[in-house]
Amino acid sequence: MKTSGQLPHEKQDRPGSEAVLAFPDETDLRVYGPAESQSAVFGDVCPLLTSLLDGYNVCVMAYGQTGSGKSYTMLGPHSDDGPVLPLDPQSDLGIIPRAAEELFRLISENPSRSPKVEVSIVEVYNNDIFDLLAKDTVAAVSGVKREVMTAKDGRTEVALLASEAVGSASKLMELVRGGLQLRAKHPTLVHADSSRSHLIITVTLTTAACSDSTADQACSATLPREQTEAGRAGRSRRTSQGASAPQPVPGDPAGRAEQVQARLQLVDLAGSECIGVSGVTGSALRETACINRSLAALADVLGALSEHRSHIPYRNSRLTHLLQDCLGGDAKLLVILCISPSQRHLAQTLQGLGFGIRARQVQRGPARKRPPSSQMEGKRRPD
Ligand SMILES: Nc1ncnc2c1ncn2[C@@H]1O[C@H](COP(=O)(O)OP(=O)(O)OP(=O)(O)O)[C@@H](O)[C@H]1O
Repeated sequence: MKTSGQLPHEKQDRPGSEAVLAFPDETDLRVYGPAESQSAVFGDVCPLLTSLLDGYNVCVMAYGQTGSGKSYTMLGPHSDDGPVLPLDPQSDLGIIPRAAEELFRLISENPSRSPKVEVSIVEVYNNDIFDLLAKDTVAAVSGVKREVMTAKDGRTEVALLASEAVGSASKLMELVRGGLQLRAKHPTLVHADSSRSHLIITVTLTTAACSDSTADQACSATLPREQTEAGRAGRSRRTSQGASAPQPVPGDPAGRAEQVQARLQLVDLAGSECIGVSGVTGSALRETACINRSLAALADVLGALSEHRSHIPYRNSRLTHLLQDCLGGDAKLLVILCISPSQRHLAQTLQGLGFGIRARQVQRGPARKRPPSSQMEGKRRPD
């Protein structure tokens, strides 16, 4: 597992002040100091985008106590207004907008592949999954509740999840901004703008592959250029019915085109918090309990994986069930640990470091490229 984490800046008056640790591989531990820029942090994420285009699943996840800088790291300052592209080189924008720009830059470098890029956004709030791209009257205020499904081949999917095709980084970030406006927030004594849900942005790349090729020989021969452009540029909405594998690429006369799908998951977890310190009551107290429980479930999964237990308790929480493929599967996973500098948060700091140690102890097999979809078709079943 690739792991990284953040430690605090020394400026005690700023709740999210931080420094960052990064573990680009099993043996390499890097610490980013307080003065380190967002672009330096992104430097360790960037190679994963090349892997994504090579057909690997990738997950980047920020973990840490409330107010420690997860959203800042993933999105940037004032994440509610939404990061705006194009990036100023000196900008404080976080991993997600940078990844969006880098992804489309890499795609433009190799137009022969022209993957279709689709985005879906969910939050896990009070142990329920909400689709933040669904468009109906309920979604206008909070997103639509969804369920996790497991495909016959074992992959985890969210049933009926809305996704949108995007043709540029700015379109992708427009969707992210819309999703952020629906994300649950609540002020606490520790953080006035605390996120009360886990945010998971999934970017799916679909590339046509030659029928006799393996995933690493993906090519666009079966995907007419004009269709690729239309698919990428259009904001056509597609809803996964939770019961079908990726459809053959239209335009293949035999209808047998194979597809290589690779998923990028960008996860801004809700912050762990000590109820006594954050001072929450009422509904916020329930939120805190759910957040802490799901983060404990995440730590349990990592513990079970690191001990090679026969049963991994993915289904103890919707968060871990949803992230099952990237936690225990063949994805490349980068965990960023954000830690507060303040002495009064020492207990949470130790707990966060414990999480990081657990994450590092997980022995994962080498990440594998995704095989073409025609080898993965199967009816999905609800859990
Ligand atoms: N490196 C940084 N430099 C400047 N400001 C920062 C930095 N990290 C965080 N902040 C600021 O600190 C505050 C808290 O950060 P952020 O919202 O990212 O915390 P969080 O961990 O996502 O909290 P929660 O889990 O409660 O949502 C924000 O105002 C943010 O802009």
